[in-house]
Amino acid sequence: MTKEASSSPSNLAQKPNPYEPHPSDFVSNVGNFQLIDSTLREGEQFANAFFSHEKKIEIAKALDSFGVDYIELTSPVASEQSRKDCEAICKLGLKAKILTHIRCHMDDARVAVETGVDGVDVVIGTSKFLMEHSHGKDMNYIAKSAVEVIEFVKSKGIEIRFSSEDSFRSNLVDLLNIYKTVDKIGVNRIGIADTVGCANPRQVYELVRTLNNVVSCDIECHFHDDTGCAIPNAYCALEAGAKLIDVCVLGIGERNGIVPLGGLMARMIVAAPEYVKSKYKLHKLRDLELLVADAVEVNIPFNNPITGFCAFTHKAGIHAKAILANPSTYEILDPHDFGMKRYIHFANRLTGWNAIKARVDQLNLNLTDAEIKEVTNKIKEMGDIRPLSIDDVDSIIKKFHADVTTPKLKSKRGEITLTTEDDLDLTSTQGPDTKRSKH
Ligand SMILES: CC(=O)SCCNC(=O)CCNC(=O)[C@H](O)C(C)(C)COP(=O)(O)OP(=O)(O)OC[C@H]1O[C@@H](n2cnc3c(N)ncnc32)[C@H](O)[C@@H]1OP(=O)(O)O
Ligand SMILES: O=C(O)CCC(=O)C(=O)O
Ligand SMILES: [Zn+2]
Repeated sequence: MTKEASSSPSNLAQKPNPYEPHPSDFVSNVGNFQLIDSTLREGEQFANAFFSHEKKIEIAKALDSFGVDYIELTSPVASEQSRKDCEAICKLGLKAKILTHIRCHMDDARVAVETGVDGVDVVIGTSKFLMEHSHGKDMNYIAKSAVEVIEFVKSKGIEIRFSSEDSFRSNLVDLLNIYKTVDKIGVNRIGIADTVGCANPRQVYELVRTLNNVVSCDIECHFHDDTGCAIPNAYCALEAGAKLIDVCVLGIGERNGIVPLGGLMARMIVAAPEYVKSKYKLHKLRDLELLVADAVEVNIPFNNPITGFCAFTHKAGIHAKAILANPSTYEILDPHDFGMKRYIHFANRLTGWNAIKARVDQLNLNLTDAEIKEVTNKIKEMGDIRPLSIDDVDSIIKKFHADVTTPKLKSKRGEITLTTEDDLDLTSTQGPDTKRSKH
């Protein structure tokens, strides 16, 4: 085969894709997962969080209309108001199932089952750190109290999940024993929790694959983001056969939080587009994030997947040219799937004549390609001196146009939206949400 033939696009297209699903992926739940949103439990443990009763109701309704499968609420024993909030949310008649999260203790379980929840998430630490310094109980005690709590909750006809806290620093034999025990007595789910965010994707894959061979119930996973692995860990867990992932809006939670709902949606829409698009109301994501961001007094980070202000803004000339020809060249996510728009940032010295031509068209001006290249050079010269605004670029174009030609109206507009001042909160940059971080 000649070098030319082996590298031609048509030839490449016929080659098998090495990243395609592998036969060993039969356990994968990547295209069949569920979300447990814990914004109103783990999220309440975020340093800045205080949710009033009304705000909790508003957030619960918004989560439900986004389409999460479960909503997990703070333990009703945390405070009197927490119990009332839990009872009120249970009465809303939401489509999502309502869970509350308790310690592995009958005192907590007795209160939880009276709240009207659809399910109870029970947790107890199994690492030596937590067994020694948190609750002080050994594995025999844990197994005994787990069985008592599980059987009690089940007797009330309510879903029950048993989880080991700090699973990735727990002894594997201890984990297998306790999970086998609770599976045998009929828990709906077992949970594993990377409580301190120490796990990496390979460890997650191996633990979930192992557990999947040991229990018959569903596996839920909870990943903290201390070392930046929360989303990759969640994805690997699903590949290994976990069914449910705990998420919070914007990832808020204890310390720097857990798997963010939006970030996981970005990952999953690439892996299972039809499933994700048909199941979740993705265009509601931004409003949901704004609701929670406002409630906990933070702004959406600039680099947030999907909703970060520049998540769909293309700047360099090489990128802009290709995006104008076909957005898939530099976009793995389609902003329209999330009710968002894409932007071309053309007011800078990295721009190219193709982006400027698109702007010239948008301004209904008529210049030849040679003229557009000339005006592009003028824009770059100015961009070498200082940051440019859209007004700066438009003025350069309009002056150049006036100098070289009589304007002829041109009605055709490209499908791509070039940013205008109207689209922006700030003039110095381009994107849909340019609020500066308060923290
Ligand atoms: C990793 C996680 O995020 S787990 C979920 C964390 N969520 C919460 O903590 C909910 C909010 N918490 C609270 O409101 C309070 O901590 C309460 C009401 C649960 C308990 O309050 P207090 O009785 O005052 O105890 P305190 O918070 O100081 O200590 C925790 C107690 O729970 C016990 N405990 C901790 N984890 C567990 C567990 N999983 N199962 C059973 N008991 C546990 C500890 O031994 C300790 O009891 P002790 O000091 O009476 O021996
Ligand atoms: O209940 C669980 O599975 C997780 C509890 C928790 O928040 C954690 O361990 O970080
Ligand atoms: Zn947690």
